Amino acid sequence: MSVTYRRIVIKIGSNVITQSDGLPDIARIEHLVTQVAEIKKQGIEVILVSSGAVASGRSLIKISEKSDAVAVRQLLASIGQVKLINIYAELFNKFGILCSQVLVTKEDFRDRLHYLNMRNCLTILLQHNVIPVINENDVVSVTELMFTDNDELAGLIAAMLNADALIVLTNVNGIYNGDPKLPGSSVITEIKGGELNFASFVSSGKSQFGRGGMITKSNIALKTAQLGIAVHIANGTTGNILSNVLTNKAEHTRFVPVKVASGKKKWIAHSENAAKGIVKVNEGAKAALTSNKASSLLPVGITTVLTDFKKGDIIKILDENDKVVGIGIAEYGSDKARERVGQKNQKALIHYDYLYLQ
Ligand SMILES: Nc1ncnc2c1ncn2[C@@H]1O[C@H](COP(=O)(O)OP(=O)(O)O)[C@@H](O)[C@H]1O
Ligand SMILES: N[C@@H](CCC(=O)OP(=O)(O)O)C(=O)O
Repeated sequence: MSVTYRRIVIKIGSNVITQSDGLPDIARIEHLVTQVAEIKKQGIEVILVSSGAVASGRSLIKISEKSDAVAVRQLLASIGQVKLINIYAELFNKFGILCSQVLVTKEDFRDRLHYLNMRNCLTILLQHNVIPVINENDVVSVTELMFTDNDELAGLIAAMLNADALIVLTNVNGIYNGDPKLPGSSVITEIKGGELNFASFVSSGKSQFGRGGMITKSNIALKTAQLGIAVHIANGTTGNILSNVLTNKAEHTRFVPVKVASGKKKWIAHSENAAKGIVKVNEGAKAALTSNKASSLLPVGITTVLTDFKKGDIIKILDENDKVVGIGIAEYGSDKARERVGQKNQKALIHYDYLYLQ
């Protein structure tokens, strides 16, 4: 195997490890665990993000059709996660590898304190040669505050841990330029930058047990690649897929990593939902921010301060058409920002080092 990665996040979709009758596909999980053990033997750190709790719970219990959908998700995830993690633990044990269960909610990433706490937790697991098996905690997550799906969570983890690559295993060979089931469609093998409008050829449909679908996967992959992390979307139902992706022998979609962003920028990139403030900028400011030159956001280009915020808060920058241009950390509060709107020679509201552009 010829790999140059030192740290990889591998996301395994529900469909990859669930049989059509809903039972966990133990043979497939075993095959994936065997490959992960092989990768780890080469000194590469691996973090798993595994879906499958709800699907695995479904195989264990009969539920009345009248039950509330959210409560059913909680029930299935609660019993299914036990089964899932036991399968992983038993299989990794055969290779003398310890794995651990890390269940998270979006709230665990809501501010820098929580973010760093989570990073410390994963770092100590890696330092002790443990393979973290991460999943969203569907049991206690509040529906409105959940990740779109585990692809979003995996992108966040890859950015947080400065991974070299994120491998997303799903049940198709990658992103197709049309419906994967139609004969004329083929896999797009390489995607660079934001050149494609995914919604024009990726349908919003999901596979049998999936949550987010391929559009979320594509958008997360793009965002992650923009942070300097290579993303591979590949078919986890095919043999030796991990080894074949790493040696570029398997047909799949690779998002070329664009640039290496600082740790702080990576956190900001995933903090849009935590944004407290919103400011609007004019076309000139937008052009300066999105040019190739590193530019900070200066008051001269700000037209309106739409909401209140304090120094250190995450704020969103909108263009004249209300499209998000970027996110960053405010150098001062909204009161001062309002006083300085449109003025020249004023201190930047967001310094370039704390600015993430969309
Ligand atoms: N253009 C496309 N290329 C690839 N897959 C697509 C495309 N459009 C829709 N899909 C669907 O997206 C599904 C994968 O997404 P999802 O159901 O979220 O999987 P997972 O459970 O692995 O997260 C595929 O099974 C496929 O049917
Ligand atoms: N946390 C859920 C996974 C939801 C999810 O994102 O699923 P998928 O689209 O298959 O990655 C579970 O374990 O069932």
